[in-house]
Amino acid sequence: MGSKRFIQILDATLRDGSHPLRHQYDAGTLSRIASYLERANVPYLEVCHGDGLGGSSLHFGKSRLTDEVAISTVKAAVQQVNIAALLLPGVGRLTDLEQAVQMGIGTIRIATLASEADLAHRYIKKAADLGIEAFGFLMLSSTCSPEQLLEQARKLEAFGPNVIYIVDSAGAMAMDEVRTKVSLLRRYLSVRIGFHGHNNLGLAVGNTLAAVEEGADLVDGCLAGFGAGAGNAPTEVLAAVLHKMGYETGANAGILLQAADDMWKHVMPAPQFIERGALALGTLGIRGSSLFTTLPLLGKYGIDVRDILSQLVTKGSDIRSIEALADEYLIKQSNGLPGVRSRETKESGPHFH
Ligand SMILES: C[C@H](O)CC(=O)C(=O)O
Repeated sequence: MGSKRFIQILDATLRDGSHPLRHQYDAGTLSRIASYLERANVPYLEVCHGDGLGGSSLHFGKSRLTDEVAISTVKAAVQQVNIAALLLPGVGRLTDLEQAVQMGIGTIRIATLASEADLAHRYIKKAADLGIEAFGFLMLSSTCSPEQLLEQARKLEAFGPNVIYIVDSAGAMAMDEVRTKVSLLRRYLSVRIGFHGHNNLGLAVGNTLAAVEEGADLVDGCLAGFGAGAGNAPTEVLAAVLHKMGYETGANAGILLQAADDMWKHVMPAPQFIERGALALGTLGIRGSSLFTTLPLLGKYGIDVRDILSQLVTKGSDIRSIEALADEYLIKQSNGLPGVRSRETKESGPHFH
């Protein structure tokens, strides 16, 4: 390995990559992709509903397999790779975390809005009680100034996570912003810094490399880039480019490439690209998973949301609140339907989609 800096890759295909497939992975796919990742020597893989543990619902989209089945299927297929899951406080509960640990996860990523890091506290504490790693995952980091993000990350660091992630949920950050935010956190925090990028502006790989150059040493990818919005940084590309730039990852880019081919040839209906809805979300700073849940549902009611979004992009409007409006609308539609957990019945915490 010599003096090369070591960067770890976390592959989130079996979680974030489930968004474009509307959470319909079958057991065969989970086992096969997990085995590829193990053979490629990726240190972490993440598996659960795209919106985290407990996300399977009418609101976020029902998954084909429960989180418990998905995690135990992956657990049976691998030996070395560390299995992670995501949990959004209020969507997933402490009992979901306990069950996931029983099924075999060794790492939980606690995902809060970047401005609400304090919500992670009891979940990080619970993870410590259960003897597993906990990462803080600051979603929509693009909505905070660098100083606000640092303030939130400092609060989060006090809870004792193993890693703090800057998460570009909306794929809305450009490289300068990534550099400023990662370097600020690197300068003032002792904890490891991670980066999770989305590709709505075509910058997921570039932003990840910028994050690495500023001190991040755990970075996320999804095979063939499949993920929410326009997708994520492709894991196989990240490995190849990091190696070319002189970093060591321990991962085998050739096996990752085979796995990526499998994904787009046999799992996904079509390769993912930056279509106008995703570009609009990136430009406006709106979370990408909306593309696969809320926005199409609004479309069902005759509203061409992508068209509205792209018109707003053309006009240069900033409508960050459209996600909240869409959410209100859907809550009204779904209240009273069996199987739908309304905002009021959830544990305290923010509402995500
Ligand atoms: C629930 C989201 O899909 C989590 C994520 O990957 C992000 O915010 O980005």
